[in-house]
Amino acid sequence: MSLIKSLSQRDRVFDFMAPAESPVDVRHGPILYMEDVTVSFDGFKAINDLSLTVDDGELRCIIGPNGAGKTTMMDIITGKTRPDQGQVWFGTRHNLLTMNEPEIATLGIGRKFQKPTVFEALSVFENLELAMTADKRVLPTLFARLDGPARERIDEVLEMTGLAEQRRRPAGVLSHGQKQWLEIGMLLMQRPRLLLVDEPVAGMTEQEMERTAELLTGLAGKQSVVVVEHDMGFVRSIARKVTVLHQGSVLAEGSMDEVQNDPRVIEVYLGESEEAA
Ligand SMILES: Nc1ncnc2c1ncn2[C@@H]1O[C@H](COP(=O)(O)OP(=O)(O)OP(=O)(O)O)[C@@H](O)[C@H]1O
Repeated sequence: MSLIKSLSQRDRVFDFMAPAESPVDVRHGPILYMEDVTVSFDGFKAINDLSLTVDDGELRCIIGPNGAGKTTMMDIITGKTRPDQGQVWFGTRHNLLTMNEPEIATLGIGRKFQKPTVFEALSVFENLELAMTADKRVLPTLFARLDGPARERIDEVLEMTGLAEQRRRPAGVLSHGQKQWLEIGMLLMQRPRLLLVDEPVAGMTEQEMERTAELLTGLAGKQSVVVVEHDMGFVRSIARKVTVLHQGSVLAEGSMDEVQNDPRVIEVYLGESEEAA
C-alpha cells in the first residue's frame, strides 16, 4: 500500500502517533487475542484451533484435565513455542508471533512458573531490587542509591505480597507460600500488563491459598491475570470467568457454576477420574 493511501486511512492508528507510555492498544477491549491457533508435536495437535480472548484488567482462570494444552498455550503466548497456524495478538498493535521471548517479556507479559525460583541467599528486598534490573548477574545498588520511585515500587510490592515484615530476611528461609508471593512480586516490579501464573497454590497450606487468592484478585483491574490451576476450590474462590480447555480447544467458558454444570465438562472430568482410578 502506498504511504499516501495508508495515511489517508482515518481508522488506522500509526505507531508514531501512539502515546509512548502506553504501547499496548486495548481500546477495543482484549489485551490478549488468540484465534484458530494450532500446534502439533510429531503430528499430535496439542493445541487445536484454539480461540480465546482475555480482556484488559481481567482475571481469567484456565482449567482442564492433564494434557489439555494449558502449558502449551502459555508457551505460545510467551513465544517459547511457535504455533503452526493462527493469530496471537497483544492488544491490537502487537503481533506476538513476530516477536521472540525477550521482546514479548519486555512488552509486559510476565510468567510465573509453578516452582519458585527466587535467589535464596539474597534478602526479599534484594530479590525485588534485582527484578528491576535488566542484567540479572549484577546486584545493582545499595538501598541508599535507589531512587525514590524505585524504592516506592518495592514498598508497594512488599505490601501487595504481604512480605513487608520479611523484607530483610533471606529468601531461602521463607515458607513455600512466601517464596511464591515473592516471585509474583518480582514479576510485578516490572509492572507487567499481563501476568501468566501456572498452578500458584500447588503445595500451599489453606491459609497460604487464601492469601494467594487475595493477592491475585487484588491485581485484577490493574493487571490482566491468567491463572492455570488444578485446585477447583481455589479456582472457585477467585474465578470470575473460567475457560475449560480440552484436547487443545476451548470446551466451555463462563462462570464457575456454569462450567461445572456443563455436561461436556462433567464428562471430561469424570473420564479423567475414572482413568486415575
Ligand atoms: N514438546 C512436546 N513434545 C511432544 N508433545 C508435547 C510437547 N509439549 C506438550 N506435549 C503434549 O501436548 C499435550 C498438551 O500438553 P500440555 O503440557 O500443554 O498440557 P497441560 O494442560 O498443561 O497438562 P497438565 O495439566 O498435565 O500440565 C500433551 O499430550 C503433551 O504430552
